[in-house]
Amino acid sequence: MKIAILGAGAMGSLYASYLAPIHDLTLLDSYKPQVDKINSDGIIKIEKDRSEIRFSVKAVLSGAPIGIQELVIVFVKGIHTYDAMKENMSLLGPDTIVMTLQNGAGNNRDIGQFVPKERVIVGTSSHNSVSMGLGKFYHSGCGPTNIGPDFPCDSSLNDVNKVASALEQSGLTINIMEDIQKVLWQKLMVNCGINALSTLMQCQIGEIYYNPFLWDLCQKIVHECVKVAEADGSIFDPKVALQIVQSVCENDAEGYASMYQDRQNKRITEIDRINGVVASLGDEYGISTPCNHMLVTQIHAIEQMYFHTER
Ligand SMILES: NC(=O)C1=CN([C@@H]2O[C@H](COP(=O)(O)OP(=O)(O)OC[C@H]3O[C@@H](n4cnc5c(N)ncnc54)[C@H](OP(=O)(O)O)[C@@H]3O)[C@@H](O)[C@H]2O)C=CC1
Ligand SMILES: CC(C)(CO)C(=O)C(=O)O
Repeated sequence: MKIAILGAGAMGSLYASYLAPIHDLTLLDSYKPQVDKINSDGIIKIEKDRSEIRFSVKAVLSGAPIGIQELVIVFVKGIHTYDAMKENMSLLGPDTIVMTLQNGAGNNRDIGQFVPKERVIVGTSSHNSVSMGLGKFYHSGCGPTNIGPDFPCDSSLNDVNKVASALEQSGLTINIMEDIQKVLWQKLMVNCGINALSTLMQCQIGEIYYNPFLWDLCQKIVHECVKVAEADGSIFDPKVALQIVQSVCENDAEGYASMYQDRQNKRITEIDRINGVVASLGDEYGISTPCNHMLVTQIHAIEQMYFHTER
């Protein structure tokens, strides 16, 4: 399959390491040194047992005219989705499928401005990947990729099956989900509970569960999410929601959340699309979400500090 991945960061490179050996794959990124390094040295994946594997992958600058693709996978941060799609419209033909496995809410809407909604696949990735510098990443957590149509209809279900089998051929575990919207809510809760807290504490993902003070806070955050999800039409048992967060903490214990990696690299985070979405939906539905509101403010305060040195 002819596949392009937008964003050659931690996750784009991880999925490229699976897909490039089997498919005609190109990575597109906006950072030239990253593109050059991948073209000269390939991408290097470090596994949990510290073994290193090198993969040859083609990379080009975002916007390069590499022709119409059968599948475009979006792996830029949510705040860059619209721009990445706009820059790369030349990859989109009448049958191109666009898939987002990004975290946070709103990516499908941004993508839907460039592609009919029947051709958009949404989903979640249970992998965790930590960037270790140009062209190198640590694969700190492994798990299934859950996908489903953004707008269920016969043609979109065919597309989902086609993409699932192409990804499975590459060794990825794919679950086609009937209720993908519920899965997206569940992943949002995981990100709400883990990402901002571990960014504030500058800690590994496992610490959120192993440290009783952080786990207490995490439970409060997730309980707020469960109430907002319920008002939004997705019902979760709070115990089950927390068990899922706990299992992510255990599975990715030695990894770092993508938001913490943003803090380390002084990049604007996805906070408004994660805890920010729960806080504003809570306001809309009249549900109090003080923990999620507080996290949004604290992360924005950290972002402000990137640009200060001394006063
Ligand atoms: N890391 C993880 O473990 C997980 C991450 N996710 C989600 O996956 C998505 C990607 O995360 P992650 O890989 O960690 O992020 P990274 O920041 O590591 O990678 C994103 C890449 O996209 C590049 N980029 C920015 N703008 C454009 C553009 N217009 N065109 C092409 N490339 C662009 C960035 O370049 P530059 O650095 O120059 O901005 C960067 O190299 C996020 O939504 C995240 O929440 C989901 C599950 C796990
Ligand atoms: C669930 C978690 C924390 C694990 O990768 C994640 O999705 C992220 O890092 O953004």
